[in-house]
Amino acid sequence: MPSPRIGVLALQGDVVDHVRALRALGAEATGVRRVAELAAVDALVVPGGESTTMIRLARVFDLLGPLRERIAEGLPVLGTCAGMIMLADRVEDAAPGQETLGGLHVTVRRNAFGRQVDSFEGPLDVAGLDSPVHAVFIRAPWVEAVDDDVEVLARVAHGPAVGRIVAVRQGPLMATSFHPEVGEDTRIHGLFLDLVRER
Ligand SMILES: NC(=O)CC[C@H](N)C(=O)O
Repeated sequence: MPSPRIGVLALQGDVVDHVRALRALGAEATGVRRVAELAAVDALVVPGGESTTMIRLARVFDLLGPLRERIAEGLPVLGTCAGMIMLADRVEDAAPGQETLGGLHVTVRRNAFGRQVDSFEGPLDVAGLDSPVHAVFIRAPWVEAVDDDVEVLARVAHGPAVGRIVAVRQGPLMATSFHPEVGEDTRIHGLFLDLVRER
């Protein structure tokens, strides 16, 4: 099978490192900023950044409707940090009027980890990987609640947020609270590419 074409939503946020990680795994990866670019990809990454800015720019670039349509049609999407918020159907502590793309049947809490530990990193066990990833959390959301069709891939194992859900999958949608594009470990992107190839 030819290597899948993966778009990285390039409105705002950590685009370059996702492109690098995907290319390191042999995927074709490009930034997506226009409707025609979205139409040309087999899957999409919605990066970390700032969800309020990203959703506003999606509207400005006339991408909001097309993104929602492709998600509804089953486009595989990996959302990381702000990208997880973008995919969530429900958001706690959203900015006033903040919309999302939706599709992922979860409630996320924005900036959930609170001031004391708003950014931190450490080892995290993720379902499907045989050793922990080094997970980097930057003013991250967590998943507050999931519907029955959502598989939990990772929970915080230590500290004040112990037990909190930080990675999920629902069919073609996958989301992490942390930033898998930071560092050299490309296994989360690898899991996503496996999911894309399954489809
Ligand atoms: N690193 C991130 O993506 C942070 C997400 C950001 N706190 C938001 O609400 O969108």
